[in-house]
Amino acid sequence: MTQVKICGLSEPATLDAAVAAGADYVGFVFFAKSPRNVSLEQAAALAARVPDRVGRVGVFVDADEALLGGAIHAGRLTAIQLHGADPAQAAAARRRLGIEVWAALPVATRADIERAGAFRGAADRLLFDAKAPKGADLPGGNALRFDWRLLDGVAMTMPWGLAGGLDAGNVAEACRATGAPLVDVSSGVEDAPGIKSADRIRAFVKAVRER
Ligand SMILES: O=C(O)c1ccccc1NCC(=O)[C@H](O)[C@H](O)COP(=O)(O)O
Repeated sequence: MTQVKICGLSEPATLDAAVAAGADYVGFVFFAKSPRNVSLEQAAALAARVPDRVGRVGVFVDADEALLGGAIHAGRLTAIQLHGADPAQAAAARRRLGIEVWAALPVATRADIERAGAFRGAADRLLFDAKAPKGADLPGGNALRFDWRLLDGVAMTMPWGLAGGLDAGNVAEACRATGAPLVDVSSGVEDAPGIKSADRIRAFVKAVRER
């Protein structure tokens, strides 16, 4: 069964909607520039509402160890998702923090996909995500998709997931086209940047489950 991660949750009502809809993972963003940013206090309050069967993924951009450690504790995180990290940084974080590490791999060209092999043994999961345009404020959460055909014929040697511009209208096609074992969405379940919609979350999970 395709797993679903609903990312960038920051309000109890929409977090509860994601859990009730059957999300496998919920994501909390710890990046001050993001409209989805949560404080450690918010993360703790949100995480307390999440049953153990649902994974809790913290999203970070060039975070220092103090933030990573504080967030892992406060958010009862089961994994950290690193944006901008190279394989050595991912491996070091995994070794030092003893937590599952997801490495976000920004994709625009086939050459980007070819960087995947370097993360084998360094991260626990790769998340293929659309590369942000130059000068964008955020490395992820931009409602952009990449050309899924870039994944054609790529032999995946580690757990992975697909992100970038997914929504209830295109996620079934994305799953068919790529065979992704996990799909990750943020903007596609929002009414506006940072404002999650319970209806859109339910529609997204339903589209994945009923495809
Ligand atoms: O969502 C953010 O604000 C964010 C900020 C900084 C780094 C990563 C961020 N999001 C990462 C995610 O996991 C998103 O779910 C993923 O990029 C897909 O986003 P979207 O295209 O908006 O569905």
